[in-house]
Amino acid sequence: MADSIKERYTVGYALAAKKQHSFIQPSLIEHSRRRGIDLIKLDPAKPLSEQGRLDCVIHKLYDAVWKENLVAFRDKFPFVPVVDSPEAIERLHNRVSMLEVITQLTFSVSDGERFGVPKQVVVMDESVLSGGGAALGEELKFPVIAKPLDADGSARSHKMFLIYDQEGMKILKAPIVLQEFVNHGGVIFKVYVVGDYVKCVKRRSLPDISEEKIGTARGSLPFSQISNLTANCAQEEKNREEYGEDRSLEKVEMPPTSFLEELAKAMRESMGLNLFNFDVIRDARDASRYLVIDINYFPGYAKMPSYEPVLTEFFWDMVTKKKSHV
Ligand SMILES: O=P(O)(O)O[C@@H]1[C@@H](OP(=O)(O)O)[C@H](OP(=O)(O)O)[C@H](O)[C@H](OP(=O)(O)O)[C@H]1OP(=O)(O)O
Ligand SMILES: Nc1ncnc2c1ncn2[C@@H]1O[C@H](COP(=O)(O)OP(=O)(O)O)[C@@H](O)[C@H]1O
Ligand SMILES: [Mg+2]
Ligand SMILES: [Mg+2]
Repeated sequence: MADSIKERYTVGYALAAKKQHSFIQPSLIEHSRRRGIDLIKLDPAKPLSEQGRLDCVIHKLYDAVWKENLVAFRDKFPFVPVVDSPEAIERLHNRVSMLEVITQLTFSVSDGERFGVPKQVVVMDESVLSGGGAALGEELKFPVIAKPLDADGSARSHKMFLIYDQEGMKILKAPIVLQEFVNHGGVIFKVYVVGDYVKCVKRRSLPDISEEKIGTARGSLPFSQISNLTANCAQEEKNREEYGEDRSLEKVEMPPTSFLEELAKAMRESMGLNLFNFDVIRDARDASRYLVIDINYFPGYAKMPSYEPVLTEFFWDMVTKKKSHV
C-alpha cells in the first residue's frame, strides 16, 4: 500500500543528544513510518508553532527556554497531546515527592500483595551528617542508602552510597535522602510503562547484606547505576565468578502481572504521566511485600523488549486521539 494515499501524522521529539541516539533508532523510525507516523526532530530554541504541523510532542528536556516554548505551544494548540506535561514530570525530580506518589495511592491490591516504600528521611543540614546530631530518625536503622535529593538526570544525581554507620555519613553532602537498605535477593524489577502498556524486566541489584556483615562493616561504599552496569552479559559472568554461585536471573520469580498492572495504572493516573518506569524490590523477609524505590521519567525504552511496536502503538493512540493522554 502506498504511503502517500493514507493520512500521515507527525510526532515531534525534543531530546538530549544521548537520549536521541539511544531512543530514536532507525528501527523505531521505520516501524512508525510504516504505521503512517513520521518522527521529526524539534529545535527546542525555536517556537514549536513554526516547526510544521505536529500531531504530538514527546520530550525529555528541562531547561527554562524549552519549558516556555512548550507552554506557549500548549496554550496555542491545546488539542495537540504534549507527552508529558512538564508540571507532572517535575514531581519525579525530587526523591521525596517521587515516592510520595506511592504512599498517597489509595487503591488496595486484589491478590494479597502489599506495596509501599522503604523508610526514609531527608537531611538538609550538613551538621547532621558530620555527626552533630541524631541523623537517623527513631525508626531508621543502618545500613542505609544515601541518595541525592535531586533526581534531575545528572550523573551526580545517580551517585549513591551504602552507609553502614554514623562515621560513613561524613562523606555525604546535604541535601540527601537516607533510605533504609532492604534485603531483596539482589534483584530489582524494572516496570516500564507506556500509556496503558506495562512490561516488567529483571535486573541485577546490590546483594543482600548478612547480619554478620551489618555487625562488622564500617563506613561507606559508593556506587552508581548498578542495574545498568550489570545489564550486560560479560558483567553477569564476572559476577558469577566473583560470588562463586549461580546468580542468574532466570530462576527469579516475577511479581504477579496483575499486581504490577494495577499498580502501574494507579501510578499513571495519580501522576498524570504516560512515559515512565519504576524500580521495585521484593522484601527478602516477606515475599508478598513489594517496595518501590525509584520512578524515572522517559527511561531507556530501547532496552525494553519489542520497544518499536509498543512505542509506535502508543504514538498512534496519541495522534489519532484513540485514547486521551492522561
Ligand atoms: O540511558 P539509559 O537507557 O540507561 O536510561 C536511563 C534509565 O535507565 P533504565 O531504563 O531505567 O535502565 C535510568 O533509570 P535508573 O534511574 O537507572 O533506574 C534513568 O531513567 C535515566 O534517566 P535520568 O538520568 O534519571 O534522567 C535514563 O537515562 P536517559 O537515557 O534518559 O539519559
Ligand atoms: N532501599 C533500598 N534497598 C536496597 N537496595 C536499594 C534501595 N534503594 C536503591 N537500591 C539499589 O540502588 C540502585 C539505585 O537506586 P535508585 O533509587 O534506583 O537510583 P537511580 O535513580 O540512580 O536508579 C537500585 O537499582 C537498587 O539496586
Ligand atoms: Mg533506579
Ligand atoms: Mg532513577
